[in-house]
Amino acid sequence: MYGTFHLWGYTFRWLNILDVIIVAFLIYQLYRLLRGSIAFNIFWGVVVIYGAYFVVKFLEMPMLTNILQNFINVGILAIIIIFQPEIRRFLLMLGRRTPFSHDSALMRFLLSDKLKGFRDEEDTIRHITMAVNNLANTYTGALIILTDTYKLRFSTTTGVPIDGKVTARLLESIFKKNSPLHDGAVIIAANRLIAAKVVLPVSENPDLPARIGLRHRSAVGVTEQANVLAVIVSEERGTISYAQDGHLFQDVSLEDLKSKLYEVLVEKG
Ligand SMILES: Nc1ncnc2c1ncn2[C@@H]1O[C@H](COP(=O)(O)OP(=O)(O)OP(=O)(O)O)[C@@H](O)[C@H]1O
Repeated sequence: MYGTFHLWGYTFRWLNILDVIIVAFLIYQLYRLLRGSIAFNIFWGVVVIYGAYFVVKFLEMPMLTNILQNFINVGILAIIIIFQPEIRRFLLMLGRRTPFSHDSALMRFLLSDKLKGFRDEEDTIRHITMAVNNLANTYTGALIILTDTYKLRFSTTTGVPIDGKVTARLLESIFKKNSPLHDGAVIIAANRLIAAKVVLPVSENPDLPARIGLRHRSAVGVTEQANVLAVIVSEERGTISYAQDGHLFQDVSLEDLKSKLYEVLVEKG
């Protein structure tokens, strides 16, 4: 038959090979995503149950097959609930790799009229770096989230709407210790400071350094759930860090931060 080949007396279709490659790719992506998190142990638990199910089915042990089959049926629902943040990150990661994702070369080409002028982005970068430098020098804690969507879920449920031009003065006055808005995060989208005092989801990644507190953990947390950059100024140490894609980059220089902001706001703009 067309599209088939023979190996060790069996007939295979080329689509079977494709099937295996796609499944292997998805499992590898899942492994990369879960590596180092508590969910990784649960993932292994699920693999063991699936393995056991196929073994007892192969050995034709009806009762165990039945029990495991029922367990797996209910398990699918349990997995969706347990792995909800991971599934969200997984879909986000897959979405980013499609030709229509915002990061893709195709979309950058199609949106290339944006490259005509990045004056607003450059202004935003200048004001953010100026504010971050001053905040770090004065040991003033700050948390700034840069996103390209206004609909960041966390800003709509908590926080104080502002919708102002991003200026160093505004950022510094928000994070001043006696300001009523200094707690929580500021959200910047499309060169507008859209909200302050926003409460973010806190990361539960056990691999994060034990000494970091809630400011840094929530910066990582938001980047695990949304495609954003989180900039942190430590109140305790006066240092600058940023989080992206669930990873924390600590104690970066102002120059590093500036390049990262260019990468996120201009190059990927
Ligand atoms: N879920 C959250 N979302 C946004 N901001 C938060 C959240 N939890 C805490 N924060 C902010 O972090 C501050 C507390 O920071 P904490 O000292 O625990 O963290 P840290 O990472 O050690 O930071 P620092 O180095 O500045 O001390 C709070 O006052 C608040 O402004």
